[in-house]
Amino acid sequence: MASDYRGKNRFHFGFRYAWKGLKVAILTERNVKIHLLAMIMVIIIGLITKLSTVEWAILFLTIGAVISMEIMNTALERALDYLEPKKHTAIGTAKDLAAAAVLVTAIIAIIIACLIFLPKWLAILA
Ligand SMILES: Nc1ncnc2c1ncn2[C@@H]1O[C@H](COP(=O)(O)OP(=O)(O)OP(=O)(O)O)[C@@H](O)[C@H]1O
Repeated sequence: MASDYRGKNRFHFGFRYAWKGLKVAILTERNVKIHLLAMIMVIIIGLITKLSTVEWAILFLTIGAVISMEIMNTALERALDYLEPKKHTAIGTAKDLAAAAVLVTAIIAIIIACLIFLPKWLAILA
């Protein structure tokens, strides 16, 4: 019913659809599962390493960026598969570009993790 998505209910429905999307991403996308597992591992390592508030904030921003980018990539892939089920160069390039965005974010996340964790671990070892 179109009128459900109006006025006061708009926020409620927007959140419900977003939650539905999150469930689909977690249940059906292998890469999202891998990123969530990595997030749990990083949080455990962060707790052991005893990070500062700012370091936690940077880490969560980074994790959020990687997972969000992966979900956007999935959304694009699904839409493109629906719009053009056959092989097409433009579709391939669009998917490669979306995958590149995920890769760039993941590389930056690894660099940030190294910048946060390595000095602390080296200090423990020294
Ligand atoms: N319709 C298409 N036309 C041309 N090339 C495509 C098409 N679909 C996929 N490809 C190529 O295959 C690659 C993989 O696409 P696919 O949709 O299978 O994603 P994937 O790597 O399996 O993603 P994920 O593992 O995240 O689901 C794309 O990056 C693109 O290069």
